[in-house]
Amino acid sequence: MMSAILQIEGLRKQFGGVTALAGVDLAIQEGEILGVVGPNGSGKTTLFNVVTGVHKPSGGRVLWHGRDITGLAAHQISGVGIGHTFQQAMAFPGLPVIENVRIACEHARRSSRAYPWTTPEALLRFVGLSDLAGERAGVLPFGNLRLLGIALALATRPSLILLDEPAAGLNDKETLALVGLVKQLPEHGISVCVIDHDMKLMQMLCRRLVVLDFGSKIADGPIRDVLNDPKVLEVYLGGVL
Ligand SMILES: Nc1ncnc2c1ncn2[C@@H]1O[C@H](COP(=O)(O)OP(=O)(O)OP(=O)(O)O)[C@@H](O)[C@H]1O
Repeated sequence: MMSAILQIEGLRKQFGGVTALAGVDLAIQEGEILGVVGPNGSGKTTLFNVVTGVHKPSGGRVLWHGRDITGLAAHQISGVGIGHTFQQAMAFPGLPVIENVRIACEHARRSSRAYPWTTPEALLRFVGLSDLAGERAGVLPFGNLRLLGIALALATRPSLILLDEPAAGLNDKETLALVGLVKQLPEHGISVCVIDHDMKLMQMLCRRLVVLDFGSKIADGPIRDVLNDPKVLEVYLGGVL
């Protein structure tokens, strides 16, 4: 049976007069790949930023295995086992790829759980960047930089990873490689929540899909049902569906 690892209850975030999250309820189950979509400005990134401790919520709660982690600092959130990648790939551009991963590994949380990638080399092998280990991160093409971003996030030993538009800017071949990689994560005990605009990507990755619109959740269920939901069709009318 699946059980919720992350439970979000009535989450609100106000930026001055802008309501970015208007009271969102959301559960992420152990072992799943959950997709979150929504039009520009619907609150997807804010949701991640609040969960990962970048922003403090204006209201509501975030529970991790039942424990209240609302408003903890980013390093504490990372410490409980919630990792994430950024829309802009982040790395030390002047350092070799392998050094970037090594530095991230040094910040890995202590965890009693067996972890499949015990060295920086193993992480690079997993994301397919072994051949580029000695290159400076700053010279990597965009697609490879995204893969490095995933290696850096995995280095912290998360049991949930939040991916923010992981396929933005990737070509079809790179996207397929990314999908292949992400789909393996649950087998390694890592649940996934991915936000993106790209419905094709979501269809490849997820069984369950959540749709945000103006900071509210308007659909949540098996992807096929959600994509046929009249409320969702209305939001995307003439758009990507
Ligand atoms: N730091 C901030 N300060 C002020 N307003 C913000 C901030 N971050 C987000 N917002 C506002 O909150 C709302 C939700 O933005 P958010 O970036 O979460 O949406 P999104 O769904 O991720 O959009 P996109 O798909 O364009 O990335 C928008 O109206 C945005 O302008």
